[in-house]
Amino acid sequence: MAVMNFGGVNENVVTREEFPLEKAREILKNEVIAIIGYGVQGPGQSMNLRDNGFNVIVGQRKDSKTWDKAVADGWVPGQTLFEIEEACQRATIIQYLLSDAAQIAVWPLVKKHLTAGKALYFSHGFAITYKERTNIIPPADVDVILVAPKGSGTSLRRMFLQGRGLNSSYAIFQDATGHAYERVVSLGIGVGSGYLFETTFQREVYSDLTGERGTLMGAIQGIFAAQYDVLRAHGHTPSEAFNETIEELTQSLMPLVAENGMDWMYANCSTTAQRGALDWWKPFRDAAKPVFEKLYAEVACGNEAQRSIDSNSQTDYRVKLEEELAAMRNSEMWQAGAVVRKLRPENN
Ligand SMILES: NC(=O)c1ccc[n+]([C@@H]2O[C@H](COP(=O)([O-])OP(=O)(O)OC[C@H]3O[C@@H](n4cnc5c(N)ncnc54)[C@H](O)[C@@H]3O)[C@@H](O)[C@H]2O)c1
Ligand SMILES: CC(C)(O)[C@@H](O)C(=O)O
Ligand SMILES: [Mg+2]
Ligand SMILES: [Mg+2]
Repeated sequence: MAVMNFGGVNENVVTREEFPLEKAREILKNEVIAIIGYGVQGPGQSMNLRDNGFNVIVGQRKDSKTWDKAVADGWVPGQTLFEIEEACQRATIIQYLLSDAAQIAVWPLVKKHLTAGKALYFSHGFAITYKERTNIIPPADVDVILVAPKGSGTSLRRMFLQGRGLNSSYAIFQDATGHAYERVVSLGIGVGSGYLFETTFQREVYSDLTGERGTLMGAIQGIFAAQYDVLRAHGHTPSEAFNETIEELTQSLMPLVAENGMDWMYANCSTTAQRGALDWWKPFRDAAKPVFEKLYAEVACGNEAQRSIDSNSQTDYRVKLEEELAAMRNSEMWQAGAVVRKLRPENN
């Protein structure tokens, strides 16, 4: 493990140079890794592990769309693809990648097969941190570890295929075998992480829930909608409002931020833009900060977790989520976006 200075604060990180894939393969050579669930993270993590040469099986409900997807992805029923219970029984490491709400429902079955020395792996601190709400309390004689890719499972797989890597955090909640560290880091490297940074289950879930409700997903849609609505209310056309709110950001400016930071993006815009943006980012920060404080408090007290458990435990939760996504997709802003995307020369 290396100690690296992040803007003046030292943190523990694990890099591929320091912990190469061959070392991870050697450490896990006698393990059977069962990926339970084949939704978004399941495919990315399982296929990356398989392509990296680990011994992987998948556990998924039969007669489901995702079982068929697993078959299409090359998992073979009876050899590398099993019902959830059989996969848990065969595994020495159980990667619990059902949705957070489904983990609660299926837990009694998984727990039955968590015999001494096995490892229970999560990609979220949710189940353990909110254990009073999830009732997921692992036996004391298993390792309980976490690798949380910081992005979608779709990106995890795509970046792996491009020879890149998505960063992940890792944590150990319980080290029963004395091998939890080498197990968790080997799995993190195996699933295709670019590098791994250290966290705890609680810090992972608090930051993750804040991030996705905040700048990564919730806040960004909110701020897009606010600016788009103001431009439209003042007579700007949909294409102008969409381009000035979103298309330019994703196509032109965010790649510059990703490449070399915010000041680099600013420096590649006009001095007129720089003057205004340097003045206006602070009022936006001040307006948003109380909302972020409220959000963090809701996460830390467990209200956000409970809301997610309650709604995503309903039998029709997928239909309801899809209805809300469709309303977003059908809004004028994103309908304008669909046309703008089609007009990108590379899409013609
Ligand atoms: N989606 C992501 O990219 C992402 C990123 C980082 C971490 N995570 C975490 O990874 C874990 C898995 O998330 P996901 O988004 O891949 O999950 P998901 O919502 O895609 O669901 C995964 C699987 O759960 C199965 N499932 C749902 N309800 C079930 C039930 N009652 N019984 C049996 N199976 C059921 C589905 O068939 C699916 O195969 C979660 O802890 C999540 O917070 C997800
Ligand atoms: C991909 C995200 C948003 O980072 C993840 O946290 C999730 O819950 O899907
Ligand atoms: Mg999340
Ligand atoms: Mg996340």
